[in-house]
Amino acid sequence: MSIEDIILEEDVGVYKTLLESTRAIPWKIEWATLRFAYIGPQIEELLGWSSQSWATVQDWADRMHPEDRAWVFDFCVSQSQAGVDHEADYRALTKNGEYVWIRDVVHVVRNPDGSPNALIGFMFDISERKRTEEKLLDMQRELEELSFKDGLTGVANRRRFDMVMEAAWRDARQGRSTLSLVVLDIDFFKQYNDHYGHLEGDECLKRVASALSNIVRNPDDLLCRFGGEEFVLLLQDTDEATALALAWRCLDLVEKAMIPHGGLGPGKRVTLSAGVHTLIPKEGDEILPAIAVADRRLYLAKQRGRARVVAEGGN
Ligand SMILES: Nc1nc2c(ncn2[C@@H]2O[C@H](COP(=O)(O)OP(=O)(O)OP(=O)(O)O)[C@@H](O)[C@H]2O)c(=O)[nH]1
Repeated sequence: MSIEDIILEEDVGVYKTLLESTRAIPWKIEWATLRFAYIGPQIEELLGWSSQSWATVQDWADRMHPEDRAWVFDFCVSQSQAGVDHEADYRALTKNGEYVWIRDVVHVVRNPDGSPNALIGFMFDISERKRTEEKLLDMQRELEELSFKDGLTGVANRRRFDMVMEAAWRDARQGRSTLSLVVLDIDFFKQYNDHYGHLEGDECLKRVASALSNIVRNPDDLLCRFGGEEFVLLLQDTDEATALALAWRCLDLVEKAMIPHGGLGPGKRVTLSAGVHTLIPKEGDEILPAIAVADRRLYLAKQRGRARVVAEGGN
């Protein structure tokens, strides 16, 4: 017994009722004329256009978001010509001018010679799914951003520094351009914590980071919290004289923030010390030793009395 024997003439009405009571919207297009032979009446509830108003594939294309129209149309036509079942997600225009995300699932009915005879399919309203997907993407972007930020101060963290530094290092080596590193460290921060407590210490770190944020000149500059009470300023395409001036400006910005340091006595303020290293990376040079050079200069600045900058030659 074949399927045709089972589906009796009177069952057609039953199938029609079933098709028209699903949330998915059934449709059929004759390939020879590119006209709709049928579209479920549910389309009116979803988009506002009556089923009678869907005459040709042009109506379908016209009621698509302009950004989706060309690729969806070309994709569906080429897949149909090749006799391949396919699906496409696009924004369909509603009668009141809004857009609804649709997933159109298309089956190609073929002639015995393989050429397309008709297209039949279902349109699904996937707006809710798209909204969820967009929310997830937003959350993913937010998480990614957070993973590159220092949780306390909001400036870039070590992870971000490592990533940007590697790219900057490569660019500087290839382009033979100068790269400067400024390592900055809060003076007598242990006394600060001892005097005010760790929580106030955290507040101080935030204020220092906020003052330092004003130093960034362009997207190629990166200020990061390197760890503890140490910050690093990465300056691409920047010579030593400029880096030295910027390092002094960092110290100045923090002094101007006037953060009291009671641990050092009345009227004392939080200060920074800095070490600067400028170089053009050569083949075989490595990043960590370059940071260590800046670190050694920072140590010299501390030894010489703090609240100062040391660059090459000990100046
Ligand atoms: N509140 C707070 N303190 C921190 C944090 N990270 C590191 N520290 C403190 O920073 C202090 C650093 O102390 P030291 O390395 O001795 O340096 P210092 O007291 O600043 O002295 P100099 O650098 O020589 O001027 C330590 O007491 C750490 O506990 C943090 O996230 N929050």
